Amino acid sequence: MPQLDTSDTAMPFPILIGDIGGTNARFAIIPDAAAEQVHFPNVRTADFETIDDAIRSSILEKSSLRPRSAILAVAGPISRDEIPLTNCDWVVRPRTMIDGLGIEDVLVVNDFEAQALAVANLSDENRERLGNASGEMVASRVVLGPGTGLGVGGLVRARGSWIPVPGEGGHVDLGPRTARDLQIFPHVETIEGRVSAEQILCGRGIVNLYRAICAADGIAPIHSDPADITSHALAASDKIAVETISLFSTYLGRVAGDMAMIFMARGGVFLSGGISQKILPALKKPEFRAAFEDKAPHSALLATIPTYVVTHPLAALAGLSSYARKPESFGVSTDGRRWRA
Ligand SMILES: Nc1ncnc2c1ncn2[C@@H]1O[C@H](COP(=O)(O)OP(=O)(O)OP(=O)(O)O)[C@@H](O)[C@H]1O
Repeated sequence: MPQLDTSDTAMPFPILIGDIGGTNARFAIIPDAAAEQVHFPNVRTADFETIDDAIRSSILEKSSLRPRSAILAVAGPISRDEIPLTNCDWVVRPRTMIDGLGIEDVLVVNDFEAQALAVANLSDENRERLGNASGEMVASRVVLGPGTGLGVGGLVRARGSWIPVPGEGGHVDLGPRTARDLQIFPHVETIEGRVSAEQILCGRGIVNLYRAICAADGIAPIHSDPADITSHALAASDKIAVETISLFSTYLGRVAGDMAMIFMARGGVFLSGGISQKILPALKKPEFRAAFEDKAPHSALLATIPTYVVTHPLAALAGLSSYARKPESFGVSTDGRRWRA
């Protein structure tokens, strides 16, 4: 019978790593600590009833490598033996995986923890800098990812290692600051009366913000898809769309600056998630960085902290790979989320 195991011993190679999103799951196998990893085509979660079926048909039947262990990054909290995924029907059952797939050792982590692991070592070609602050301080970092929701992960530098901190930072309050904000915020759709950051800083949040601006100005909204709003904003072909993405950049900068202060992230703040890459030209305009630094009495501190958009196409997998190869460099907790045969 597979058991929960809190030990920090390295996982045995070959290691299957997986980033399980709502729509897509991405997998790779690392044959050993020094070898190149073997990538597999993206798996659409809707194409398979269970994650075990997907691993069996898309990985095990396509490779002669037999993974002895697996590290999986999933959206949502990991609190039990059955881990339901946010935004898809799969349930990760590590005990069943061990019994049915011949894997001896399974570790499940949060998707933003994996993103955080990735930014410990992200080369220049896998990131785009926003603003002028630069530097490679070996110091705490933060990742924020606007996508289907708003994910946040900290990466604390302590005792010579990198410690990922999964949290629910996307649900902090976001408040009005300027006269224009005060016109718009009463029209932002709330969650139980609250404007959390995720009410604005994600795909549906873009639409929420766009509608709030329309309501503030007494204009009928014409867009209902976030991609339409961003494309009109980037093409400067719709005034309200332009303001939506300008304010989105401001609010993202505001929350990113808050996270930088909370974690004292002198090592940098990294924007991941599908939306950051898609609106990169807008994030390079002054609004994001101005809001990031607008943090009296700590503006001078924030001005020294670099900010980046992560452009690595498989950042979470890269993070899992760094950890799998060199677990001793990271303080990843295994409490309640590592199962062994
Ligand atoms: N061009 C775009 N501009 C703004 N938002 C977009 C654009 N294209 C897609 N979106 C929105 O981005 C969100 C999806 O984000 P993302 O691509 O980061 O997926 P995800 O949350 O990481 O999920 P998965 O891991 O399953 O791909 C959706 O809300 C979608 O409507």
